[in-house]
Amino acid sequence: MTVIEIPGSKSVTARALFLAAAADGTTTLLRPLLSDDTEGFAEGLKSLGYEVRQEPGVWHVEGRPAGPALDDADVYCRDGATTARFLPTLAAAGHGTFRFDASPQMRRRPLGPLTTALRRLGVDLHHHGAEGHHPLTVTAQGIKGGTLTLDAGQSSQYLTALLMLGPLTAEGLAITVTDLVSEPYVEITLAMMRAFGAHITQDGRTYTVAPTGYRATTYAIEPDASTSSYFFAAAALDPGRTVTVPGLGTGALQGDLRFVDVLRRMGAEVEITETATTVRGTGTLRGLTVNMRDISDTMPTLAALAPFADGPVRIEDVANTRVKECDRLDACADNLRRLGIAVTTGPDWIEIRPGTPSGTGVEIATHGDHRIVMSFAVTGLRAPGITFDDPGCVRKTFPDFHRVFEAFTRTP
Ligand SMILES: O=C(O)C1=C[C@@H](OP(=O)(O)O)[C@@H](O)[C@H](O)C1
Ligand SMILES: C=C(OP(=O)(O)O)C(=O)O
Repeated sequence: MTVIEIPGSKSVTARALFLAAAADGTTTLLRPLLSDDTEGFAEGLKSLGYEVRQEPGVWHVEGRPAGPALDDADVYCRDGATTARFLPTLAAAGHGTFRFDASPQMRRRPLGPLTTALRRLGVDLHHHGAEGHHPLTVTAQGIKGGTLTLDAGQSSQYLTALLMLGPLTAEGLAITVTDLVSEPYVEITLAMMRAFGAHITQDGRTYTVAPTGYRATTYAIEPDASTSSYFFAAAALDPGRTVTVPGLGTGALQGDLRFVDVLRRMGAEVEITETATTVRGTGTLRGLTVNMRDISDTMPTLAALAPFADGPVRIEDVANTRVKECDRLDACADNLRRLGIAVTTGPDWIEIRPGTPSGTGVEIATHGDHRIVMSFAVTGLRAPGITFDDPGCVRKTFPDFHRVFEAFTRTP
């Protein structure tokens, strides 16, 4: 049995940083994720004048309920969509002029429904290039609150950002969503907001957030469930191999842990206790049709495992994976074809036929997408010779991935 210590959740770390910065008092974050996205988030907070003290395994954040300490600042969001969508929203609750920019990859990714909603709340927000994209300037003078209708069918992060803004408004915020993807990420948001003292009620598709502000706390970050998927998939591929991830149990916040249910349907043995999740490969890997709308960060993991199933694997309802770090449906299809696997795609689906991938001389086109690298590393277990054009892009969420994955594959 292999026990893998997985680094902290990117999504939980990003939310914890936002909530801690907005809270009254000093928050202590235990086991935050050290990666480009989360360090970029912390650096963004510092650019806005927040105090974040980073010690190994513990970060301390001095909360500022009134908003950024500076009234004029430039913030660079790197590749992180949580940073690029959450920080302008946090700044909007303060007072001042805040300029935001992001990497070329993140500039291409949309945030229009969020910035439109912020404008409706009275925020003076200006896009400098394409409408609905970075770079942008927020000129903020506090937010009264009110009611909003939001289309979060492209990204749940729009809703998460506005929900987290709610307690910082003068009169509260009611948000009605007309569409929503990645819904379990909203559950993470609600649970964490409550842990920082917020009051939210939900009536169908309407979320009502009271203007309570946030209370500082001590918050332990759970391991990243999406990162765990590569190790769980590797276990499912290998008869008799057992992988246990401690810290992800029945109380875990992250919906991506449901990836193990997909592996169970395919034939792996899965056990989730209060404190850990274990996957054991059985030698059976069945093809299936699966809707991954809720857990689409694990779509590339399944696509990369799919050739080894005994029948076609069809993944549906994942249109928004086309607006992630790259167009993940096209990237998965292209790379699987490079390995000699038959694949078809549609606007929101991909279907992968069983086959024997040949890795010799094949370079995977990563498009700078960490999940393409980590997913195809799983395929590489059975297709030796695979190389990556940009293996280092794993720094976004798991800088040490290659060392840890290699050590893992060398253990029996
Ligand atoms: O809120 C979050 O932390 C995230 C939400 C999801 O994005 P979408 O809602 O855009 O699908 C997920 O893919 C991303 O990695 C992290
Ligand atoms: C889509 C992802 O990241 P984000 O949207 O937070 O940049 C991801 O980590 O797979």
